Amino acid sequence: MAEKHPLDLHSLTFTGQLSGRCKIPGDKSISHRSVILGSLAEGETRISGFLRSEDCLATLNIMRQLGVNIVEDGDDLVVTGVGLHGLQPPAGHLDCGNAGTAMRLLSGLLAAQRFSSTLVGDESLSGRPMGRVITPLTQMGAQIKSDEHTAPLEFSPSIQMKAIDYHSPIASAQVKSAVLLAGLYADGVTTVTEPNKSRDHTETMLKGFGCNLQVDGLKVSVHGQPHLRGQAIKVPADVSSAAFFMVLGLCHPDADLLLENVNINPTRDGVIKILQAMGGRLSLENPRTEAGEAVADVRIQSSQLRGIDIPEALIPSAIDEFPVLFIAAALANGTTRLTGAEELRHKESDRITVMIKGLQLLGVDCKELPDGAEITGGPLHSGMVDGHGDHRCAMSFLLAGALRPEVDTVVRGCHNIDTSFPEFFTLVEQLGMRHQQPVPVVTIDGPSGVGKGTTSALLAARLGWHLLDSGAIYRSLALKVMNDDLDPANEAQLAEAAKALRLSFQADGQHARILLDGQQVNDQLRSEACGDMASQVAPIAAVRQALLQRQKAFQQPPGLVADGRDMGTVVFKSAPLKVFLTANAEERAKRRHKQLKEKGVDVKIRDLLRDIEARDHRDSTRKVAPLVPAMDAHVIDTSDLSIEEVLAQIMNLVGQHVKV
Ligand SMILES: O=C(O)C1=C[C@@H](OP(=O)(O)O)[C@@H](O)[C@H](O)C1
Ligand SMILES: C=C(OP(=O)(O)O)C(=O)O
Repeated sequence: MAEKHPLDLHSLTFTGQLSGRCKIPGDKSISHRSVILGSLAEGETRISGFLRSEDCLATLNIMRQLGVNIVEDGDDLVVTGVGLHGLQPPAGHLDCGNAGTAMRLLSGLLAAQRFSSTLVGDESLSGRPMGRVITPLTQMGAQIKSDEHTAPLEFSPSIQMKAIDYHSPIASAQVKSAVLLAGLYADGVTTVTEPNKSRDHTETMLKGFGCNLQVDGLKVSVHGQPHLRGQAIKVPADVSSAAFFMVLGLCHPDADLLLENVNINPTRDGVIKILQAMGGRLSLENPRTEAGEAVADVRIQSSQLRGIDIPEALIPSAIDEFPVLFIAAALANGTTRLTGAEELRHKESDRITVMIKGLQLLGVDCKELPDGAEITGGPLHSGMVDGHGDHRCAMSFLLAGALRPEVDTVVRGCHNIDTSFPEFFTLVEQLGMRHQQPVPVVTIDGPSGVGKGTTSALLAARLGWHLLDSGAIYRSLALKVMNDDLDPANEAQLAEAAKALRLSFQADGQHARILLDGQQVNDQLRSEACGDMASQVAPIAAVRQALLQRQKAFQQPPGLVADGRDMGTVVFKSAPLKVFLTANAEERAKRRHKQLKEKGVDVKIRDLLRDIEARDHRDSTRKVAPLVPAMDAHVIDTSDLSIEEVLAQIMNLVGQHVKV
């Protein structure tokens, strides 16, 4: 599968009321299974409501590569089954993309075929543990080659699968399903017992296809060599996708939402129980059974959620919903505690680390536990969080941003949302949310004399991006104050002047021509007097506020390099890359001395050093926007580096964080 762009910045904002009915797309787990079992059946299987997400399409394509005819008929899929022994050797590798379910379920199937095959996946999937299926399948006689129990997985032709009685150390529907699928090819009865009940869609569907299968509590037994008969399958709405809208509705101040036809299978309804225990007004209307699966319409009304200790028994039935439950916890009153959920570290990302890091960045009081997390609800801060290419983490952070319109939340790493929920952005827009893809910003902050200005100008030129020299904006105001003889102590007058400032920047090679009231003022802005005045007017809160929107307006495609002192901490809090340059005061005094000497100005280094130290103290201790690195800034000490060396380090960071 082609590598997708990992930056992929998105944000959602929402201020309106939330009401109406919402059609959530089909269940991912049931969709995977419907094409696999339909392929192994005799006759035709018609699937309605199949989830056309990248994960399920990967499974569908693999079944086609194995010789199965699958066609679209309107919204339905029609699978012409080839029978248990009718699959054909594939021409090339079989690509599962990001889908753990595809890889683990198909391992059970391919381990039992009389031809060889290889399953591959994307970077995330290639790091996920496959030993959990390799172990039982090997006991059944499969020969699987892999490097450290991770993908690619190479299957040798099978001679004959042996029925086994397998006690799985983890509650995993993927493991259980892999063994049951391989068990279809064994002579005799294959049994899987799990420590806790995981989702049971494979069992339900196998029975529907006419397989002889018994469930006895945590034990499932399948009789090998069945004749599966093609079925009509109606895929209900995915409760895992519905979970995002449950949390959205509950945490929204004015919501009454109906999610239609949601799968509420008792092995999947943990999220509903947990949210109800947190005080969520969430009710099930019109409960019914369709194609062996329990479904209902789920009504969600605004609620004040409270923190709880999540019962460990509910973990398997809510395993994919913890990213969004973490958001619910961050918006609830009090503390939520989750333990016994180490499995979350083995999903598309380490979901404990990714979610807790992101929440911490948004200012939430929370911490990781080895097997869970502790989260105390409270206000959110602005920031850019990383979904790390995990669809569920990315969607969860986006909704947190939508629920807190007063802060600016940008989420990167959203490129895998289509693996489970391609309609996500369309649906949230239908509900009235504003979806934006913000222009990337690199902020370069630091005190004077660290090489900020030159570095930023060179970086903007190299990237072909816009440049904001925010210092020049403050200096221009200072110049205006001096030219028009304004009173630097009259804050209201200064704020008015800041708002009315007639300032423009014109590109001129690597630099910009700065025009104030139509006159080029670059040289005047660099004078010591102007610098001193700038440092007097810049700390005034009303001035900073008046200039804020003006600076934000520089964020234009294809990107912006913003040079200043509070670019990463105040103006562009959600920038994907924040750099803070430092250098020791002696070095900065030396650099300034050299600059002034070149201009024919004779000053003593000692005096410059004293001024620099005084200014550093003033800047870093002032109440409004003090000069400090943002929490997520990359600090580079430029004392012993040339401009080229600094630029090389920043370009490297751009490569990692912005233009990957
Ligand atoms: O069987 C399935 O369809 C799934 C089982 C779960 O994984 P585990 O079996 O690893 O718990 C779940 O996380 C995954 O999204 C889908
Ligand atoms: C874990 C998930 O899927 P998979 O294991 O199929 O990649 C998921 O969708 O949350």
